[in-house]
Parts: sequence; structure tokens; C-alpha cells
Amino acid sequence: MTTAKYNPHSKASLLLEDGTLLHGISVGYSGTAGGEICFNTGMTGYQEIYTDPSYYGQVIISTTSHIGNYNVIDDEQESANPQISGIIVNEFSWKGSRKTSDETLHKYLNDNKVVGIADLDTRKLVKHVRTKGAMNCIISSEYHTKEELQKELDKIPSMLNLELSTQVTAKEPYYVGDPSGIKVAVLDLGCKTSILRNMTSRGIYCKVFPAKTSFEEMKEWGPKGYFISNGPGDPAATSYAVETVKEIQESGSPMFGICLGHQMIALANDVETYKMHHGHRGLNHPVKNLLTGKSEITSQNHGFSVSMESVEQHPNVEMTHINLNDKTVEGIRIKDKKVFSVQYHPEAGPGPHDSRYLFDDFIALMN
Ligand SMILES: NC(=O)CC[C@H](N)C(=O)O
Repeated sequence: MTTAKYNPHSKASLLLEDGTLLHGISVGYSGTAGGEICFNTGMTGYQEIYTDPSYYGQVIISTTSHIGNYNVIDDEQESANPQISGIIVNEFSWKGSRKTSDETLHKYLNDNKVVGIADLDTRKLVKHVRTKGAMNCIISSEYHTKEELQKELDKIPSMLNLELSTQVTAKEPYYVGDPSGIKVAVLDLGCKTSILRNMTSRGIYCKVFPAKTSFEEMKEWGPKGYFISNGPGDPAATSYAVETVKEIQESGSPMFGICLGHQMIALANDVETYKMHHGHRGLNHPVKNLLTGKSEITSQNHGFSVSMESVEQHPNVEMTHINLNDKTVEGIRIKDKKVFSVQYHPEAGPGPHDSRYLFDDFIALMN
């Protein structure tokens, strides 16, 4: 393990779209970066969060006060690299304590050019974002005045109408798992590694296809089912995948979608999505399965949602899961089709494990 050199006194500044300006210290890479500010309430799992492609281009504030305290480990990546554009933390651990770790979070962020700011009252900031709603922000260790930072902030696009899956999807198709397993075509809109791991550990053989692959090309491989992955961006701007999902559904094949994949399945059935006030990101969101009556504690990361009103207007779409905090749609299934999806993350990267039964449900649907 290497310990990177750092200057704990170098200054960093944060400007929010609503004019809030804060100063702290620079962590990770020295530079300037921005994106939509998102808060995650999980107490653990920072590495899984930073490497989840669904967070591509976003700046993450953690409500937990210590970040970096258990370093990073190669095995806990949700994709090959961090996908976020920046981090905002309270107390940053320059050196973590886990003996089996591969390197410090600071070195990892620095090597991967992720800019961060520490020593801020993140709980106060989270309350601010929770009240005012999602907005863009800029972090910098180079610019510190409002005018300079505003110029940089103006370059950051709004998340609304932004298509991002093509930025994070596989460049070429690839295979995961044992070739003797059940063949599942994965449409990679920004797929997390732990989703693939949950499938292969249940005997599924995955062929992962780039986001813009046609249904015909996936079908040629002869899969038994199709999986539509999670991913970044506005679902309404990912229309090419909605068209693919429509064709899969038409073919009568089993299909399962998670998060962005769930939103693609809703849109393919003319159910609308909308941008939420500040999204759901954390590890303890309560969801009720309306088919079994059982509740689950779930891992979540989404800033858009499927409209309940729109689900109610489409009799072929049945709501299967509901969020017990704010009564938003957490799962649907399509009547007379082998198609279902959830808004939350049953792969449980970084946790909890309550919802992993959904992978077994997908297998049951294919058998
Ligand atoms: N985790 C995801 O797939 C996120 C989906 C979508 N980008 C959203 O924010 O709602």
C-alpha cells in the first residue's frame, strides 16, 4: 500500500447553483470539477458508490461523517474506475485502517482525477439540498471567488434531458460466467459489476452488449432472457433503449430491468418518468412488495422516477413495489408478459441483501 503525499492545508471551494459558496480543504485530485450535487445517506460503501456508473458526472455528498477510513480495495469496484466527478465530505481520512486494503482513498481519487472537498458541514449541506432540490455545483482547488467559480459552473449541463449511458457502456460485447449456464443478454446502460455477479453466481451466462445494440443482434445469440441494466442520465433522453425494450417485450421473451432498466420498461409501455425533487440515495429505503405483502430494506440511487399517475392510466402495467417513505413507484410488471422491473438495487452493492430474491424470480421466469 502506498500513502500519497498531500497538503492538508490546500484550499478548495464549492459553489452551488443557488449561489451558496463554501470553503474547505482539497482532497483527491487538485483541479476543478462539477455536476449535479447528490447526497447519499449510506454509512458504508463509498467505493461502491463512487464506481457505480449510474453516478456518472455527479458530485456526491455523504451524510456519514468519515470517508476514507477503510481505504479502497480492488475487489469492491462496481466498474473499472470511479464514475463520479467529485466528492464532498466532512472528515476525510487521509489514511484508512483496513489491513487488506490496496490503497488510500486519497491516492485512488488522485490517480483517477477525482476532485474533492473536505471539512464541510455535510449534514447542513444535505438539509439545504433536501429543501432546495437537485442542482448543479462546482468544486475547485484552483478558483475561489464566486465570479471565477460561476464561470466554471455555467459549463456544467443540466441533468434534465441528458443522455449519459453511451459514455459508460461497454465498447464491445463481452461474456461473463460459465458458458453452460442460462443465456441472458444484458443491455449495458451502465451496468454495475455486482448485478453481473448476482446473475453468474446463480448459473446465468451473460453476454453484455453496448447500449445501442439492436434487439436483432442480441436475439442472434439465442438468449433465454434479457436484462436491462441501471445507468446514468435522464431516462426520457435514452429513447434508443426504449425502442429496443419495446421489441424485446413484443417478442414475448422474459425481461428484467433494474433502475434505469426499470425506467426503460415503463417508458416502453408509455408510462412517464419525471425528475424527482432530490432523489433517493442510500442503503435503508423501505419498500413494500405488494405481491407478497413483505417489506424490504433497499439500496437506492436514482434521481428520476416512474409516475404513479401514469402507471394508473395504463391497465397493462401493474405496480408491484411501493416506497414506504414517499409512496413512489418502486417496481412494476407487465400483464400477460414475462416482464418485470424494480427502481431500487436488489444486487445490494453496497447492501442490504433483502431484495436478492428478484434474481431468483428472473430465473424462474426463464425456466
Ligand atoms: N441507478 C440508476 O440506474 C439511475 C437511473 C437514472 N439515471 C436516475 O437517476 O433515476
